[in-house]
Amino acid sequence: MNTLLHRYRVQLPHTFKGPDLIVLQSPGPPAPSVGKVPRGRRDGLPAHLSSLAQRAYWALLSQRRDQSIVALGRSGAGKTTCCEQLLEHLVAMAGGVDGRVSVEKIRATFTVLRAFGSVSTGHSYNATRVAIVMSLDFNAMGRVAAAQLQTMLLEKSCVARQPEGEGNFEVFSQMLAGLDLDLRTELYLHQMAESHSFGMGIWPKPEDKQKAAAAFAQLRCAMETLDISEGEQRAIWRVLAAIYHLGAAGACKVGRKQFMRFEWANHAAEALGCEYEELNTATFKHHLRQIIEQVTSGPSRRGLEEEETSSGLKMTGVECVEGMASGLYQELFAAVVSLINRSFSSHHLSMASIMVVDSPGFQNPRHQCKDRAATFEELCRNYAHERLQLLFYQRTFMSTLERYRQEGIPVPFDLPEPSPGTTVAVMDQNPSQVRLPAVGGAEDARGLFWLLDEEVRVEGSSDSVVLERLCAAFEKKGAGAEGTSAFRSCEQPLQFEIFHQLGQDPVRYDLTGWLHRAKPNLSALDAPQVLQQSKREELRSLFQSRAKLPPVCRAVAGLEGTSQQALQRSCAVRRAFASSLAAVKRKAPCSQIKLQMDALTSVIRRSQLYFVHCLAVASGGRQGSLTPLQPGGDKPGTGEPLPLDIPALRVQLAGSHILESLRLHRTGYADHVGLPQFRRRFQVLDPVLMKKLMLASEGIDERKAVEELLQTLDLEKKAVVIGHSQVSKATFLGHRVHPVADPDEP
Ligand SMILES: Nc1ncnc2c1ncn2[C@@H]1O[C@H](COP(=O)(O)OP(=O)(O)OP(=O)(O)O)[C@@H](O)[C@H]1O
Repeated sequence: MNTLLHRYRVQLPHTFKGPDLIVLQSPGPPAPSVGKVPRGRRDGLPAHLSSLAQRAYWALLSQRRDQSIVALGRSGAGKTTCCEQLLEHLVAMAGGVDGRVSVEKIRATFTVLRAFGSVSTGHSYNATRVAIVMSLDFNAMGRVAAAQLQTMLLEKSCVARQPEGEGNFEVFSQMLAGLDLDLRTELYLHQMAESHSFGMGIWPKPEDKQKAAAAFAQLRCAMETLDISEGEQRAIWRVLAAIYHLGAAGACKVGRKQFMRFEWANHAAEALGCEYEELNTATFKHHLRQIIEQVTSGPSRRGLEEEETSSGLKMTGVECVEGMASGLYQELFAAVVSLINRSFSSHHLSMASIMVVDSPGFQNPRHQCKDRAATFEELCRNYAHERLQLLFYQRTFMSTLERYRQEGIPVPFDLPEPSPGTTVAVMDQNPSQVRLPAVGGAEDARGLFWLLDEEVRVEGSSDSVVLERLCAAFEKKGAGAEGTSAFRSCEQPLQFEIFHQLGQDPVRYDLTGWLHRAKPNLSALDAPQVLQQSKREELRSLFQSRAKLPPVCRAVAGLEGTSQQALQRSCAVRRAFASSLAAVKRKAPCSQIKLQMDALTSVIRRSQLYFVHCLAVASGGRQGSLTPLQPGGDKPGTGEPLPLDIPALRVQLAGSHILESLRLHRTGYADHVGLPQFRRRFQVLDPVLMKKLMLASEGIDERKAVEELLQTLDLEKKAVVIGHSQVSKATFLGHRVHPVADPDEP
């Protein structure tokens, strides 16, 4: 197994030219190369990633078509690192126009993203809590003219509530540790609160605080690299400070909904540039705003508002404060993304883009040997991962086999079973676009997200009703029952299991309180207004641009940009949200998770896709641990190799159809080119045929011409097959007819 893994790491990119790539996380930090340096490692980038980046780049130049690289894998497997390395390599390789996009700026972007979009957990110092699409736009000369960052699925709830063993977004501890004295005084941060409901400002060890302060200095440098001015940075610290003060203010748990510590709430209002009363109303008194809106709006809107009011009134004071804090953070995150995009934008024309996608990794408490059930947030992350796996399945198997069928090319390969679609359906199946027959026979099988959004509007409904409906729709009853099932209820009350990763990695979830979580939080919805109407000019100018965006797209950041490529991507996002306007209008938070994933996939769907499967190879321990592992994967200080977790590797390989995709790649014909293009490109090798074709008075029979050409070229029959409209070639024998100059070719 060891040899096999080694082979995969180094040799795959050279021998295997399929659309996908396996990256194994080495048990130590990215290891320095040992012995012979494979091509692509001169700049420190692993050879397989360098090869992938070059392939995508050459395909973009030769086909003038968008390319996308999607990283898949468990949390902590190295996806973000891999995406950053790919982007840096692409920019270094192609070069930028006018310095709008540079390697330093890409690095700075990831420093900012790690601070604002990741949290520290038991297994990683930088567990991603947001999905990103980073696009590089190339001009006709193949240089990077501009870049754009789009983000979705920000887990804004992390601001106020963190599961046991997880921290808040890194930026809070960095700012609280590293802010200079003047700013600290100006923002009322010179004295820390004695108790804090969001768990901010706590460093277990003194050295943790020092590290956070050093990280803050790095963050400020990164912001400068991205042309974020001093004034804009101050505005950002203001909002973060306001969120801190809200956590210190807390809310009364009994009686009237109000802040518990008035003076901290006052500090929050001061930092945000609004009156205390304004903040109090936006946080707790939504009904006042709604009454005004109802009076001024027409009757059609009134019904909707009444529905919102009824659910909003049921919110507790604590939920109101949490909602305001997370709403502010979402807006702040979007503002930071716009500032990054401003730094990358340019007026140069671009021809096509390479998009790199990173999303929170697949997570199962069992991976960390924990016996707890997984949370709603973990379900959302796993859902996002399954959706990308489904995209991989559709592109790798379904589209390829369909192409062979249409072309009449015989390939002995059956569609692998099961499909990740079975698991995805348990979460997002919408009865209006039913894909799977309901296992229990129910006609209108709704996935979990839709059920939660539906039941939250039913008076007196509960979590158990949601579970019952889910069981009725998706649970396979009895051993001989028909239908596929990716779901089962557990013996423990309100718990169920979803068979993720093609059934290889089942995750047990605890549904307790999920219905409550599905309620739209009206305080969060009011947060943008507080920022846009601030008395402070620097805050208003930072957040005013978001006011122009349609509210349906609030959860997605990075929709600005005026270049054609940027507009196309933003249109794809808007279209995805428009496809289910009803859910968006009802402010249904759970179905919006699905819509955000729809938006992400629609941005990349039309491009040529490459998937990077990152595999976590060692079990236990914290990845990126500050006690570094030895190069080559040794146990720190012992010299012994770190044990590979073979069962975990098997699960990851079997759960992602990697081996099947290799098999299809080898049995099938991975490269193909249209008959006319093939004839035009290679007819020069057969002068007799070329002369005949030039003299032909009538239309050319392309198929006949290609058959003649192939006979002259004397290609081995097995290597090349003529379909109805294409010549397809098997990769392993196909070098001789490769139509595109390939950087990997010797
Ligand atoms: N090839 C590698 N070999 C060894 N360590 C690595 C490798 N790639 C990444 N790491 C380390 O593993 C840690 C986790 O990496 P990273 O944040 O990229 O994982 P991830 O898959 O994006 O996780 P998540 O999905 O939770 O965000 C980092 O500290 C990184 O330095």
